[in-house]
Amino acid sequence: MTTALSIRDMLVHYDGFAALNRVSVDVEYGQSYGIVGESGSGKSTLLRAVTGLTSFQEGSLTVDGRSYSGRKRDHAFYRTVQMVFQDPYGSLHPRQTVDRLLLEPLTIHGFDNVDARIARALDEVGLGSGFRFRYSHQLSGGQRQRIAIARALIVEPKILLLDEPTSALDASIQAEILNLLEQARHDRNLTFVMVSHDLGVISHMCERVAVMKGGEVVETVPVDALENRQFSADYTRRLLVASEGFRRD
Ligand SMILES: Nc1ncnc2c1ncn2[C@@H]1O[C@H](COP(=O)(O)OP(=O)(O)OP(=O)(O)O)[C@@H](O)[C@H]1O
Repeated sequence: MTTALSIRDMLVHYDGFAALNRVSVDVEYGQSYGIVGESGSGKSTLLRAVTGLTSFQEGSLTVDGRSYSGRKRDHAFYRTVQMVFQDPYGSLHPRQTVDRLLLEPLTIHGFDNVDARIARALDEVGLGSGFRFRYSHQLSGGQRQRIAIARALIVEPKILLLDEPTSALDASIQAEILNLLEQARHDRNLTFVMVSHDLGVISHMCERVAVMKGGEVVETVPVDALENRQFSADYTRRLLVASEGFRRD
């Protein structure tokens, strides 16, 4: 078994509108897989349908050898798959301490040695135990995103779904968070599925990329193909040109 995540012909309808129209994606264990596409192309819907935040009506989903449908996900799913969202302000309860935020997933999944695990998780994301009893509303955006990453990693998942994990952050902080994610992937042999509108981020972080448009995957290419212009869809070329037009360097 080499496929960590397999999505086959996934269909997501919102009131008759196909946000995902028979999308298929295969992600190998240890791979870092990018999903790019213009706004509204269905990138977030794809991640949300995998985690059960959105229901899919047709098609199949296999994660770490188990099949899932609709919105129902079991404990084993969340031990295997964790998600980091774009907005660290929305994804962490502001009136909970960091300690509480990190303890919760450990309790849900029945981990022991919680104190040591929390200390280690804070170290791993570069914050240290001085942050343990702060409230999340006392943290900067970058610090919050570090906590969100610690909260995802603390249950030792195999797969991390990352939905624009740095796009709400300042450019200097973005690079730090991307480096942190890259280090965690390396140390833990994680599988990443990363959504970003920023082709620069995807080129830096991913090995393979699916290009989405209008709820469909237009093409899937190795990330080098973007740099070497070895892709076939005209849409991919336009996406690349639009993305380069934004770069100042
Ligand atoms: N809950 C919902 N109800 C109805 N339509 C929705 C819902 N969520 C998303 N959509 C629609 O589905 C389409 C895909 O949205 P999605 O958020 O997946 O796009 P995206 O590629 O992630 O865009 P962005 O880069 O702007 O976040 C859009 O047309 C959006 O308006």
